[in-house]
Amino acid sequence: MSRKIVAAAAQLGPIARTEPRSSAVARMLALMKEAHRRGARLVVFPELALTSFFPRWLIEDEAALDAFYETEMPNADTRPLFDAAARLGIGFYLGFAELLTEGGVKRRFNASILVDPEGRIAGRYRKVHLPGHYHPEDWRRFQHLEKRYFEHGDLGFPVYDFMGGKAGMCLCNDRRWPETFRVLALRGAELVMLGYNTPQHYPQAPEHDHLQDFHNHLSLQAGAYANGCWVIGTAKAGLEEGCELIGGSCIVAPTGEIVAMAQTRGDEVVTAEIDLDRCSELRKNIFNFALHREPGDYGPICEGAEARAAEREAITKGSRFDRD
Ligand SMILES: C[C@@H](NC(N)=O)C(=O)O
Repeated sequence: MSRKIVAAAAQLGPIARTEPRSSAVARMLALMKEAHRRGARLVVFPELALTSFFPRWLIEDEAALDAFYETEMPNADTRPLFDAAARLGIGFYLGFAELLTEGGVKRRFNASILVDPEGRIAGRYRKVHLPGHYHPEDWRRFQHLEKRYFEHGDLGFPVYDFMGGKAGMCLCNDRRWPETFRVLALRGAELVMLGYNTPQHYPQAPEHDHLQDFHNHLSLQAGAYANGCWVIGTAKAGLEEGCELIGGSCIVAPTGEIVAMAQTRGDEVVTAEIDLDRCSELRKNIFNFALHREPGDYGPICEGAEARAAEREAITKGSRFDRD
C-alpha cells in the first residue's frame, strides 16, 4: 500500500506581544485551509505558535508570565484548529508553552502535540535541549530565557504511529543535536517534525549571524540524511517585536535534499508529497543500523546523565516561582 502523503510546513510571520491567541489561530486556520486546497493531510506549525516568543523578555510578574502558557489542550482558543483538522481530515503539529500544576507545584514546558486527522491528540513532546540562560544578562539586546521559563522535557523522544507511518517531534534547538534525530530514528521514526524561533542575531558570536539560515538547514538536512527520515521544519519568522527571526521553513527528503522551502518571512505554506517508503533508500543501505552501526564505540554519548541532572537542579533550585 502506498504511504505517500502531501504534507505542509505552515510558517508564521511575527506575532506581536499584544496579539491575542484568537488572531494567531485565525492565521493558522487560513494556512491550514490553503494546505488543504493543495491536497495536504498534515500541517506543521511553529514552536510557541500561539504567542510572541516571550523568552526574549524578563517577565517577573508571575501572572504576566502564566498568560503565555496553555493549561489545557485543546482550550477555547485552540479548539477551532482541532475542529478544522477533523472537518478537513488534516493532522497537525503545534508548538506551545505548557503549564501544569502537580501537587500544588507549577511545571512549565516548551511543548508540542501531534493531532490526528480526526482532531484527536495522538502524541506529545516536551523540549529536551533548552537553549539560552537562566539568569537575565544585561549585555544582551534580547534575553533568551528558555532555561528559566521551561523545565527540561521529561518525555524523552517518543515516536508515535501516525498516518500509516512512525513520527517523532522535536523543537528548535533540538535540531542542532544529532542525538535527537538518531534516538527518534532508532525508535523507527520515518518523519520528524519541528517548529523553531531562531533569531538572526547570535549574541555570543555575532560573526555567525550570516550563518543562521545555513546552520538551520545544515542541521535539518544532516538529521534527515544520517537517519533516513523525512524532516519538516517550520519557522516563526520575520521581525517580531524588534527581533528578526530567520525563515527557511522546509521539507527535507531522507536523502537530505530540500524539496520545498518558504520564500518569505511571513505567513506562508509550503507543500510536498512525502513518500514514507523512501526512508528505506537510506535505512536499507548506507544507514542500515543493524548492519553498520557500532554502539559499542559510542559510550561517551550517554555518560554523565546524573551529573547533568544535578547541574540543572542546582541552577534552578530555590529560584522558580513556586519555590521562592
Ligand atoms: C536559539 C535557539 N532557539 C530556540 N527557540 O530553541 C535555536 O534556534 O537553536
